[in-house]
Amino acid sequence: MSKEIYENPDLKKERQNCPFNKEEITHLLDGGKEKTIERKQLENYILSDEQLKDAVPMEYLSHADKYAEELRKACLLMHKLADSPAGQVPTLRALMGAGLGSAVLKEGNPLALHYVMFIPALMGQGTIDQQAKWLEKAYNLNMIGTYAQTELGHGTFLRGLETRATYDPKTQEFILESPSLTAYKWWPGSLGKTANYAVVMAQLYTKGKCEGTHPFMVQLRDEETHEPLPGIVNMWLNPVCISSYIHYGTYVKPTNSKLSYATMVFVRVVVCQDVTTNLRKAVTIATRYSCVRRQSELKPGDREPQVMDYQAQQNKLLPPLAATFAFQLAADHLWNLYHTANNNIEQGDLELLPDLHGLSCALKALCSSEAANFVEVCRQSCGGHGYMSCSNFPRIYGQVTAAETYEGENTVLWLQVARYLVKTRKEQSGGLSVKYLIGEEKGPKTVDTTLEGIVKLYRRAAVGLVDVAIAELDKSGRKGEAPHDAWNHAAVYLIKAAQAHARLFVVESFVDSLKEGKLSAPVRTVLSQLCELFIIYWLLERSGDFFLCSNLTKQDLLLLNSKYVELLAAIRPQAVNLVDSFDLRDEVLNSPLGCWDGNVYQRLFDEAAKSPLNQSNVHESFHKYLKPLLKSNL
Ligand SMILES: CCCCCCCC/C=C\CCCCCCCCCCCCCCCC(=O)SCCNC(=O)CCNC(=O)[C@H](O)C(C)(C)COP(=O)(O)OP(=O)(O)OC[C@H]1O[C@@H](n2cnc3c(N)ncnc32)[C@H](O)[C@@H]1OP(=O)(O)O
Ligand SMILES: Cc1cc2nc3c(=O)[nH]c(=O)nc-3n(C[C@H](O)[C@H](O)[C@H](O)COP(=O)(O)OP(=O)(O)OC[C@H]3O[C@@H](n4cnc5c(N)ncnc54)[C@H](O)[C@@H]3O)c2cc1C
Repeated sequence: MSKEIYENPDLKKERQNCPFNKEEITHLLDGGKEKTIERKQLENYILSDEQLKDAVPMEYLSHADKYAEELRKACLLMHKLADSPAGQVPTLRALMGAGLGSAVLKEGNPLALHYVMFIPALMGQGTIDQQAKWLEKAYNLNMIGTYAQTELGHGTFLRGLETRATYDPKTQEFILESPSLTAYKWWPGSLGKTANYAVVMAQLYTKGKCEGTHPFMVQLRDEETHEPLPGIVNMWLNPVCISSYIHYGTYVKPTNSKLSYATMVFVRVVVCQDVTTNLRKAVTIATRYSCVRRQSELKPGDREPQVMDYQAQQNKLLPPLAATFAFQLAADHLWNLYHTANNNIEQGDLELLPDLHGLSCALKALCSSEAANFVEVCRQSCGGHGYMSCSNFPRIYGQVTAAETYEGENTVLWLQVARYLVKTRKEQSGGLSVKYLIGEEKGPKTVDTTLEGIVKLYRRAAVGLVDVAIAELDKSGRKGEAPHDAWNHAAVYLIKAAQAHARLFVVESFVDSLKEGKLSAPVRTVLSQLCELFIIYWLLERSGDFFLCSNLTKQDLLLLNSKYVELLAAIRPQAVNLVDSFDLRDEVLNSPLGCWDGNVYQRLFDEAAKSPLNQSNVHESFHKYLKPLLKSNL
């Protein structure tokens, strides 16, 4: 007789009478029905492989054993790549970052940097000959690379990097050296034990002149023995300059020095999708758990309610649920801009580069910081069980907060956005993503709290805060302050303007996607409710920006707050159906709190039983330490 599949009765009830087609949302998020089929095929192909399962939970292994186990599985995954039903690149993309890959490589992918930065650096900055020499070797995993830019002393300020590459015209070689302790490359993923090559960012010196930071291909380890090459510690190596600018001993300036930053732009673009995937996991875990967990008393004498029925819990979980759609749609827009800009750059047209740089900085900083805050709220919403390692919240949070720092520390990126906005506003130039800076909202600043009216408020805040920042800069200028001091003294306003710009882009992406999307009426209804909830939520959170830049009144805020709580109640019945639409398998969620069947307590108990400490009633340390203490009559 077939085994009855357990489903928590509360979750079962949540799933009854779903008013919309969950698969329609799944296809929307995957990029179409075919992509969903491809993803599910790939998930089955990877997750059915017993060799990719952990014999013991990773948290109980030593550091070295964790590394070895992750490397074993990563290498096995690369072998499976070749035979993957979904094709190499879609499989590769699925295996990097927060999605399918993290279901197998829970502590991190030792080969991630090879694909996420090393290969893109060769593709984006190598000459044709260099690509011919290295790309095939890299694709075939005959070399494992990383991207070594950050040093012990510098990560943000690339012009301050100390690693030197001095060109010797006699030998036509570059000599790389780390002149000081702070020049040591620090942080690059895989650099410690895995990679045998690296793209090393170093200051190029030729004829006694420093020509700025450039990428160099450097072999780190012997390809057979994996031993570090002689002198690797002093970095006296025989590197090759990628995208060589040395022609017959003479330095030839690149067409655009900013192209050496291209790899960072690519990663910032993909990080937006990656943190959104992590946020979807956290929201799914917290939402399902909040519909299984019954606690306290809502109505005197009644049964303990599902904690999701508290408005306070809805206020915690429904904005992050809405954010997963907002960030996905914005990340999709950014990905399209990246491709357009990259195709143009390959034809020598760099016009979109400033827009791409501005927007990729803005979205990477916004999505990573908002996702980190929302993941922590999801963790807290699950009480003590959310604090457990097996809940997967600690790992998800660690991954998302890392994204606030790597690939450009968020504050630095906000200031890059502000630099771009001030320049664009002053020159009344700029293309794609700052069109509203040019065609700013004219006419009376009256407020209407319709969706269109709220979007107009976001535009006014985005333009208004740039103007406030510019006024600060001009005021400092009039006081005789040097530009760099004026810039530093306006940083608070500059960052607010940058963040308002990023929020507007996300809001417009969400609203425009609903207008353009071919959606069924029920799906359009629920996504429109999520869209309205999210843009009101953000407005209420940042009301100061809107007071500063529009005629928003206290009455307007009270009206918007009423609308907000009405939307919480309207969306609450569909919370589980919406997270089910993410179609995240239990293995990808990797959390007893978030499993599809809601069998939370049994799974928590089973996880606890796996602990080595629970393999015996009395641990040996009792006899070594505690018993002597108990007998010592202190
Ligand atoms: C088998 C088939 C294989 C196929 C290959 C497939 C490959 C893909 C596979 C999978 C993809 C899917 C991936 C899934 C998701 C994975 C994601 C998760 C994993 C991520 C792992 C990442 C690890 C982290 C790596 C790092 O951290 S690397 C180091 C990063 N470091 C930084 O970002 C440094 C940050 N600092 C800065 O950016 C600097 O401040 C600065 C801005 C560069 C320089 O400051 P400086 O003061 O010198 O400059 P400014 O004066 O401020 O500006 C000068 C002008 O330059 C312009 N500018 C600056 N930066 C850029 C840029 N990046 N692009 C363009 N323009 C730039 C600036 O605007 C100024 O211009 P101006 O006109 O105003 O003068
Ligand atoms: C998990 C992880 C993985 C990483 N992987 C890699 C990798 O593979 N390869 C690689 O090369 N690097 C890697 N990094 C390094 C990463 O790129 C740097 O940490 C990042 O660029 C920040 O630089 P920093 O550490 O020097 O911080 P700092 O720039 O020293 O930041 C310290 C503080 O100074 C502030 N600050 C700095 N400059 C300014 C400014 N101009 N104006 C205002 N405030 C400023 C910052 O906002 C921050 O608050 C990784 C980092 C992490 C956390």
